Amino acid sequence: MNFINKLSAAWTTNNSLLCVGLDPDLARFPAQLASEPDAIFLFCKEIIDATADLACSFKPQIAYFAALGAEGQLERICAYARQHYPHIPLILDAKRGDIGATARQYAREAFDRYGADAVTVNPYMGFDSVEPYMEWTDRGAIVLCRTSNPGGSDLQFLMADGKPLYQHVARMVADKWNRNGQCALVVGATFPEELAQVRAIVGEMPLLVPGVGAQGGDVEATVKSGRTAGGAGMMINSSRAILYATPQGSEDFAAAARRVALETRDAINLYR
Ligand SMILES: O=c1ccn([C@@H]2O[C@H](COP(=O)(O)O)[C@@H](O)[C@H]2O)c(=O)[nH]1
Repeated sequence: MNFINKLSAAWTTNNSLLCVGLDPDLARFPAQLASEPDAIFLFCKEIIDATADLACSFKPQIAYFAALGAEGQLERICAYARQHYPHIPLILDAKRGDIGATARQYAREAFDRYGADAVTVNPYMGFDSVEPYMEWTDRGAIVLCRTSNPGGSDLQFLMADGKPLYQHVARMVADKWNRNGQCALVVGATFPEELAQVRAIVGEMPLLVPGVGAQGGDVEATVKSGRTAGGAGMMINSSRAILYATPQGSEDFAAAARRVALETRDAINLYR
C-alpha cells in the first residue's frame, strides 16, 4: 500500500487526524529511564504503544536522535513501529534539501535505512532536489510550504508575481511536482489563514500541520481551515505537549501522553 492510501486508511481506522511527534529529549525523561543505555528507544516505544490507536501517523524528528549519535535507536524505533503498527504511516521529519545525487542518498536513508513511509523535504533547491524521493513510488515527499515558525515569514511571505512565495510552492507542487500523487505539504497550525489558502490551491492533497500544543496553534481554526470536504486531509502534529504531558516523575509519562493524545484527537474531531 502506498503512503497516501495508508494515510487514508489510518484516518478512518483510528478516526484520527493526529500525528504523534517523536522528539525525544533525555533532559525531560523520568530520571531512572534517562540513565538506561537505550533510553530513547524505550521512551519512544512506550509513547508509540500508548498512542497507536489514537494516531494517523508517527513523526520522529531526526535531529533529536542524530544530535546524540542515536541513529541506531531511531532505526530500532522505526523497525518497531513498522512491525507492530504497520498500518500507521511513519514520517521521517528530516527537512532534507540538496542536489539530486545527494538527495538520492538522503532518500535511501529515509526509505531504506529507516523504512519511512514519507520524509519532509525543503523545496528551496527546486524539483531536481525533490525528484529522487519520487523514485520510491510507494513513499511520500512532504514539502515545506508555510512552516509554523514566525521566521518562516522572512522568505515564505516574500511577494513574487503578486503572490507570497508559499503560494507559489503550493501551486508548483500541486500542478508540476506531484506527478505520481506522492506529495504532501507542510503548513503550520500557527497560520490558519494561510492553511486555508493552501487547501484552496491543492485540493485534496494531504497536509502535515505542526504547531498545535506547545506552539499554541488553535485546534478549531486549524481544522476548519485545513480540512477537506470529507473532513480529513491533515496530519495535525503535536510532539512536546504529548511526550512531556506531565511534570517529570509525577505521573506515568506514557499514561499522560495517552491522555493528552486522546484529548487532542477528540478536540480535532469536534470540528471535522
Ligand atoms: O513548520 C514546521 C515543520 C516541522 N515542525 C516540527 O514539528 C514538531 C513540532 O513539535 P511541537 O513540540 O509540537 O512544537 C517538531 O519536530 C518540529 O521540528 C514544526 O514545528 N514546524
